[in-house]
Amino acid sequence: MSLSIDHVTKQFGQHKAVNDLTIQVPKGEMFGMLGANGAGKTTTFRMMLGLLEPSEGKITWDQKKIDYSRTSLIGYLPEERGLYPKLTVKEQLLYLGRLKGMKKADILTAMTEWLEKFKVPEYATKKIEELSKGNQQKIQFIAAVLHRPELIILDEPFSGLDPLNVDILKKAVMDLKNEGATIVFSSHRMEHVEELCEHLCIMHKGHPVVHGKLKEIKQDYGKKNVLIRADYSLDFLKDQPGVTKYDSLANGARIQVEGLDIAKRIFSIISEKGFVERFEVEEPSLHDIFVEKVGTSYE
Ligand SMILES: Nc1ncnc2c1ncn2[C@@H]1O[C@H](COP(=O)(O)OP(=O)(O)OP(=O)(O)O)[C@@H](O)[C@H]1O
Repeated sequence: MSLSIDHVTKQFGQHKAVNDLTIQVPKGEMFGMLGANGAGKTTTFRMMLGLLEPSEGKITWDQKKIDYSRTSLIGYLPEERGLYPKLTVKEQLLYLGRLKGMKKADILTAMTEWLEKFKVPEYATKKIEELSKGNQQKIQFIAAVLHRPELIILDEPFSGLDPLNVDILKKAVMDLKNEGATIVFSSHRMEHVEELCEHLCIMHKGHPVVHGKLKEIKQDYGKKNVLIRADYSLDFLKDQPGVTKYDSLANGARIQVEGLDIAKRIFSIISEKGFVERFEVEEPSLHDIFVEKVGTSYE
């Protein structure tokens, strides 16, 4: 079972906000949608939610058209947060929980659990307008997942949160995944996706420039980063064949090479020159991949 986006395009007038997007979100996995402002992430989410009709292509869950009347299926954290400022957290969650068909007692139990998890049990009786923006976001997140949906769509869940709250929310999202939920979230931050997701898609101007399993994307990319520490100048590495990037560091360098064979050759060259304190081959970061893909094919 999976969420499947099949050759989906969304056109607003002459502009294609989403352009031939095909992605698979396997059930029970966490999927990251990366992309700059205007890349088409929110438009994709709105189509997943049935709020917008695709101009072309189709979206299915478990190979069937999504049944939006089934309120237990989807939970959504919208990008534009929308809570009622005058309501207390409890009143707000009771209202939204009931819309999802939940019983009062179940809403209150879930609310208490979540507020404790977020280390803010005293918020139940506070008005939304009394909470900081970041704390309102936590309440909106609770509202999105209160009914334990199978598919959770989170638009920029980590934006505007301080590092401590980012960690609390990351843990909550991981817990939901471990309990079986399928989660799709968007972010501008590569490191959030690298940390949390097995599958991802990088959108650029409505089109997926990278899509698939994080591990495979990195393997297919081929290039490696190498961190070198040595007490002599490594500047000569700049001109070595197969070295695609060179950054000088305080007592060493970080280079990018075309593949592992080049890294091995570099190691033998520098170890002949003197003592190598550290030589570490690293996978390329998503950031490296994004910069190259978007830089070369789309600009
Ligand atoms: N209702 C609409 N009518 C016209 N254009 C739209 C509409 N909704 C979105 N767009 C355009 O589609 C493009 C994609 O927007 P979208 O909100 O999906 O991007 P995004 O990746 O979510 O960006 P952000 O990270 O800034 O939220 C943008 O150029 C936007 O201006």
